[in-house]
Amino acid sequence: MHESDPAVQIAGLVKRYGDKTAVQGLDLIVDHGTLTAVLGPNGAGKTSTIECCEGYRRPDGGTVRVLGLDPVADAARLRPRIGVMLQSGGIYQSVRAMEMLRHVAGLYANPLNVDELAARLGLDSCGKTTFRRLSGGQQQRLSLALAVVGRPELIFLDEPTAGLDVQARHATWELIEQLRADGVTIVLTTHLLDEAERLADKVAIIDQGRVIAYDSPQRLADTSREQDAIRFEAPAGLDLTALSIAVAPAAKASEPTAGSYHVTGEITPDTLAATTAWCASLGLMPRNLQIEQRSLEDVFLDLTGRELR
Ligand SMILES: Nc1ncnc2c1ncn2[C@@H]1O[C@H](COP(=O)(O)OP(=O)(O)OP(=O)(O)O)[C@@H](O)[C@H]1O
Repeated sequence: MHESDPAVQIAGLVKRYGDKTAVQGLDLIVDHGTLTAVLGPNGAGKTSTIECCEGYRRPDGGTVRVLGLDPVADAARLRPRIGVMLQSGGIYQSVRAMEMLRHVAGLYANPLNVDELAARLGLDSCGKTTFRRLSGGQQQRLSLALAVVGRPELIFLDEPTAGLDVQARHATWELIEQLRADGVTIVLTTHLLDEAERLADKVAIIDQGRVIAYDSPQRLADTSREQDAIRFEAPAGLDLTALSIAVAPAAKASEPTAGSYHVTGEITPDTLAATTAWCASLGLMPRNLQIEQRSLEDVFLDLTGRELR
């Protein structure tokens, strides 16, 4: 493969289970060294797509190339170069945690330091415990450690922090950020908007087996900027003329209910300054002034008509 080829290239992917079409013509390109969060409601086709990339499922249509290779036909060449964290399973239940981590590290030429990695993920205290007896959160952190210990070029993580407590979630995010800073390409699925917002260079929103939006979290949120608002309270019946002129044409001012003022539209620092300057010109202190910005969550709701979970 050429360095300029994308790390992951999915074109027209179709995956069916009986008469159920889980993925229907999905396209996605992931560049080297980036972190892509695949976000979507339950059953959107995220896991099916990732499993086709990992070579665990054979596509029913379309093409998937990972590091320039076919994940099914070239599995033997691809496996040593990628790290995979599955949602469940794939781990021997009766092997002790640290033994497993050391064993897997030993399969790679240049693994991460096992003790450091275990300490970082809070696994050092459960080294002698078998996988079966680890708590759900510990099993998950061990799965993550196994996925990254070989220093893969590309890592697939299926809901890496689902069900983790706040502390473990932050430790996981820091590890993922470190890998990303080291130049590793990462594709993760998540239901968590804050996870996508914090970690991702690009967010792919998947719904009903297709990618319906793919951009940086910031740019996705910006696409619906016109619905931002400044809200505040002041004495009822003020003359809005000066404020309307100051915020036009990108925004407009209104008093939808007596004493409650809204400036809606594209809210920029200038719009905010014009609003407070108008208050100052009337000698007023606005009460409960709030800026409401569209979040990734609003964008998601707009696009899919659904909550994430
Ligand atoms: N092995 C299977 N057999 C039959 N149907 C399946 C199988 N795996 C997935 N499906 C169905 O395919 C659809 C997509 O599932 P998939 O797990 O890819 O979605 P997802 O976006 O990862 O969902 P979740 O967020 O719930 O994990 C769902 O309707 C699911 O029920």
